[in-house]
Amino acid sequence: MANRNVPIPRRQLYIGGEWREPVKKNRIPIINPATEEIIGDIPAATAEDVDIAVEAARKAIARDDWGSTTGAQRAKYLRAIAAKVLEKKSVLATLESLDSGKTLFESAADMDDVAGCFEYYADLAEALDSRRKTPVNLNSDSFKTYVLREPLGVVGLITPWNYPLLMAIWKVAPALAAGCAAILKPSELASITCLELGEICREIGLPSGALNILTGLGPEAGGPLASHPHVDKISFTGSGPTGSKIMTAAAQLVKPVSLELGGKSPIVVFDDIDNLDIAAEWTLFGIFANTGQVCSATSRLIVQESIASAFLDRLLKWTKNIKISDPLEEDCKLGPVVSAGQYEKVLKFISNAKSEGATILYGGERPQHLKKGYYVQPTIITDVNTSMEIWKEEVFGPVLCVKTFKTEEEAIELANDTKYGLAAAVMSKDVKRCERFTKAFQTGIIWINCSQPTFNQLPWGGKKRSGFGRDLGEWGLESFLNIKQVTEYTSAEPWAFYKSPSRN
Ligand SMILES: NC(=O)C1=CN([C@@H]2O[C@H](COP(=O)(O)OP(=O)(O)OC[C@H]3O[C@@H](n4cnc5c(N)ncnc54)[C@H](O)[C@@H]3O)[C@@H](O)[C@H]2O)C=CC1
Ligand SMILES: NCCCC(=O)O
Ligand code: NA
Repeated sequence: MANRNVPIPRRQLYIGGEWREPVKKNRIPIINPATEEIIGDIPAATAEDVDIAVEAARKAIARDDWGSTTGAQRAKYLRAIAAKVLEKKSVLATLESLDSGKTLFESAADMDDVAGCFEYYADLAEALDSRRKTPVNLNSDSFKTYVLREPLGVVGLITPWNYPLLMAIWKVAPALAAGCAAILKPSELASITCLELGEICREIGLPSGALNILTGLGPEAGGPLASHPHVDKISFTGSGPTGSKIMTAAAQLVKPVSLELGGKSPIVVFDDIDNLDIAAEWTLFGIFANTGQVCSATSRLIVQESIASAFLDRLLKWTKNIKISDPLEEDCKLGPVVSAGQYEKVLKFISNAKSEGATILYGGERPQHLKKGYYVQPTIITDVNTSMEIWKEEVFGPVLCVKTFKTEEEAIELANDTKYGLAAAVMSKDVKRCERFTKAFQTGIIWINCSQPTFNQLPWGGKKRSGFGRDLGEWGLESFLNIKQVTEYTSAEPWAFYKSPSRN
């Protein structure tokens, strides 16, 4: 067991390079979902603090030490942050697990990914210097033109609790690489590691105001950020209803938004797979990793009828083998869900599925050996039809629903039978069939013979009700840049559109 006595730092808001008490001095308790205990508290920002942070960010952009930096200079800051994250990895990972219930193994992997993401965008920041100014050849003697890539300005980053630091960094790293000044508003359910990022920025000497971190409640801290007239963009990851509110607020000011809003992603398993165990493990990973609290979780298994019984049998054997325990315990592979609210919500989805006539093939309850904490057994639900809530709605917990199919056409129809469009997976050894599914899936992310592997280089985002815009890759950087065209008249001749008064 890792050291659960890691002290929880008592931080303030991180604004303008300093720790600053919220104007209204309110704080929000931190709850460890594995024990249900209060283990500390975080500051609760309100509109007054948002104003101060926006002002600090605007000043950073106006100052040469941030606003006039080259990409190469910003890359040095990003690499210094990455190095500090790795230096503090063990403590950060433990804090992440204590706060969110994430298994220590996954928290540690997240910290590696956080550092890797900063490193990746450091490379892109350096490369931006040579792309900052791109000449455009018009084949004209009269005009010289070029395109500038500039930082978009002050950006608001509103992020969720499922990967508390990693989801923040998917936005913070490209925003800083682009040269924006950012205000990060993490989820009130898990903010500890995002506040520790403030300490890291202070330690490495990131110019003040380049990154500001405001913890607090959604409507009180995130709301004023989304509607602030001096915030140039909002990048959001979280639930559909909140995304919709943010877009509505931003629309009043024609403020650009990017929204990453989760899904109900399918995994389609064909009977030509060579190895049931390999497919079973990917199916498990697709829904039970991070206790199913993953926006791209493949929560609908669509399996070919001819192997359904054998495949479910194998899936059950793998599922029974998952160690469910305190997330800090060695080999824990399934921790609690993040909060009491999420626990109630997941159990309600399961009981609704039962009342609608579905069968709980496995799980569906609290594990008997865990008396405290927000634990839900890994759950597999069969006898599902397409009008049921469990087929249609995002659970955001360890709950897999299963349907069978006979033909490829039927599988495609079932896979796309959702309002969401984030991710989809297909398992088959038929290359042509996988190509057909790649084309047919109405999503932004396709996995072939796997589910969930995620890489910094690749765009992340969806279509339909899963939102729009892309995190990660070069697309993540572009989303924080303003594209400015510059057109210069280089001819010595008059323009001669109007009649010249000197010729009268
Ligand atoms: N797609 C994803 O990655 C995620 C999906 N979810 C889904 O959403 C459900 C609800 O979870 P929540 O934590 O309540 O998600 P949420 O979408 O309300 O929270 C995400 C972020 O938005 C902020 N926020 C909330 N209301 C806001 C407002 N009016 N204006 C500006 N910012 C606001 C929150 O403080 C948090 O930082 C979950 O049960 C799950 O189904 C939750 C987290 C992540
Ligand atoms: N593997 C990262 C998933 C990110 C997300 O839930 O948005
Ligand atoms: Na928490």
